[in-house]
Amino acid sequence: CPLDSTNPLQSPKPASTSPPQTCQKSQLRLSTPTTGFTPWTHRPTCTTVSPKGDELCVFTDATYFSGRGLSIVARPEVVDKFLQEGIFPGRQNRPNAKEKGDVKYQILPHPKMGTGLFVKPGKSYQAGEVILTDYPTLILPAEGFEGADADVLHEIMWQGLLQLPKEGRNATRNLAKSKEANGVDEIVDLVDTNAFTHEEGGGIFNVLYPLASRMNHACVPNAITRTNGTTLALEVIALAPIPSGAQIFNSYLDPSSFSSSAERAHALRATWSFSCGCDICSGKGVSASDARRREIKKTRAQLENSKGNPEEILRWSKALLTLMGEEGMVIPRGEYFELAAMASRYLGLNGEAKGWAKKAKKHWDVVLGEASEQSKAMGELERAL
Ligand SMILES: C[S@@+](CC[C@H](N)C(=O)[O-])C[C@H]1O[C@@H](n2cnc3c(N)ncnc32)[C@H](O)[C@@H]1O
Repeated sequence: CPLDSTNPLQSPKPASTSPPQTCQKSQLRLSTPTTGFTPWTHRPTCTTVSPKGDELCVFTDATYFSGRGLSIVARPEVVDKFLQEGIFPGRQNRPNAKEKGDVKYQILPHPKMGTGLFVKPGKSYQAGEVILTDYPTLILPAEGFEGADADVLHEIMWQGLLQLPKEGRNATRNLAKSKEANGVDEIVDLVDTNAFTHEEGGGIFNVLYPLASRMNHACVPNAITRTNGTTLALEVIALAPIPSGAQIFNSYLDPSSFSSSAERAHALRATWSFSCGCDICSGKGVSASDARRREIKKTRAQLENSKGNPEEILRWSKALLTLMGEEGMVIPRGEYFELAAMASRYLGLNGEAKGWAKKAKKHWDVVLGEASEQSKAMGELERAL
């Protein structure tokens, strides 16, 4: 068989020498021969994963990122859409020596977190600065398939991983695993522990990025990630100034949900098998943070009940911005800067509105980038006032 899912170390035979009819267990089969596999370096291999006939195929480009390779496991129609819309990552090359020499981050071991991403001594980042850009090695389906056979799903995901050239395969397999002790299939563990979710071309994907996946979690993160919808490159961006030697963190949880310390502890343990040791999870700040988060939720409900009254909208938006500032939360603030700008403008408070619009623009510049619609709209509003 091309691949034994119970023996992940078994490399797949070249596709052309793996006739599917001789397989006892594997359901992998070659796609219909085409005149070429462009842009793929292997002929796509497909399998039916559910009784309804959902089909997944593996598309590999072994030349991607100067030979590190990329495999995409997806519905063939979704990948066709990628290609038609120019969404395929393309033949990215790795940074050259000069670009590499400029990097200000490093991967270091941490006594409680495995390894993590840190600012090099003597270097720092400003808010909005791109810390690094990473490219995927493996793109896997994140959607569920009704009645799917887990073994069949895992087998095609393994095919994608093992079809990568050695460098990409090792970089991916060396990523952290957090569920080994529970006997979870290694490919599932790699995804659960490291993947970034991305929606594109009508599909939802789990994407593995060998460098960005080294970032540890903080409930009050100092960095954010952004996926480029065309190249599928992932950028890590500083949310605030990050000083020399500091660790760079993103949040694994939705920062806009303002979950309590107990809810966060449960989610982090269930998916990533760790207990967060930060001040607002188990340190001296827990009770103050939990109280503030309850207040934030209450204030958001009051804002939702404002029924379009601009005075109420301004009042509750300002209250939320103060509470979020006290909590150290940057990411969810954008919409409240915007609401404060609109409401004060409506009330004829043009000077105040201009100040909020400026803050909103600065916020979106950092979080979504200067080219984002939100940043442009707030820039226009600021100029108009
Ligand atoms: C995406 S990986 C992050 C990189 C990982 N530390 C490594 O060595 O490659 C996620 C895993 O890192 C560890 N981790 C992340 N954030 C942590 C934190 N705040 N405290 C403790 N462990 C953490 C957990 O083991 C988690 O399952």
